[in-house]
Amino acid sequence: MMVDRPALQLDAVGLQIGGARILHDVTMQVGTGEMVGVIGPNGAGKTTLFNIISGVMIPTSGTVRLAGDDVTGHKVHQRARVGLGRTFQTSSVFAGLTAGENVRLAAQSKLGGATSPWRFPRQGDDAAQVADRCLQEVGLAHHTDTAAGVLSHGDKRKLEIAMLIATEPEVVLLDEPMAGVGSGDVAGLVEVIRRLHASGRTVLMVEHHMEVLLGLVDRVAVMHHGELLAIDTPKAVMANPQVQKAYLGETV
Ligand SMILES: Nc1ncnc2c1ncn2[C@@H]1O[C@H](COP(=O)(O)OP(=O)(O)OP(=O)(O)O)[C@@H](O)[C@H]1O
Repeated sequence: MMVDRPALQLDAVGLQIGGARILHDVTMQVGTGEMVGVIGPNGAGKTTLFNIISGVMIPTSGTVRLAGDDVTGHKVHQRARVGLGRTFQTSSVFAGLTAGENVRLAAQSKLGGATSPWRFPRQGDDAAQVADRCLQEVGLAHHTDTAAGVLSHGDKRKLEIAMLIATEPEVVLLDEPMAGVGSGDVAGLVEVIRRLHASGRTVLMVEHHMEVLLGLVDRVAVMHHGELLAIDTPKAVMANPQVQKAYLGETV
């Protein structure tokens, strides 16, 4: 399927490490403002795909484009500058700093200010204003002065999203946002991700929590043995016999 104004475009992307073919011939487009979920059995290549899109790894073949520009060989910070943001599977917040301080640091990195935790901007500075707005957006304004380390897993994930928003990305990669989140926190986090998308950002999300993913995304990309098996609406993907076969023995 051709996508109008792709925010992200992969053409025949491959990764070969030694004799191992980790990714093979992955071609896909994600439209501007679209939300696409990435699923696949363990070891299918989902994390590798995210690493290649974000610049943590460089593919051995094919091209990666952001808003039409070839960024295949670009480093992580170069992609961040052109509007790519990513959360990681493992929590990346500074536990000893408050939620507000964590987001201010992220905002400062975008504004080009000092990133030393000893040199926080005062209230009223640009980074502090951005932090207030981002915490508000994820519903954590009441935790601005709470140490990040004592937040629930769900709130930590929201904080990571606030830190991401502070860098003003156009394209957002969410790596298993529901991982480790208690059932009571799922609905709130889903709402935050829904808003992230509703505000016009392009979102690509790896998520094992299938019910959550299928309820959120416009399309689903299915990885299997390093290849893109299918990319289509949730309904079409779940009805796809090849996808069902790939998941045989696993609960879809
Ligand atoms: N640097 C590497 N060197 C060799 N093999 C690798 C490397 N990175 C990943 N692999 C292999 O590539 C395959 C894909 O791994 P990847 O982590 O991308 O899968 P995944 O779909 O994210 O799995 P999971 O759902 O378990 O996180 C796996 O078989 C993995 O062992």
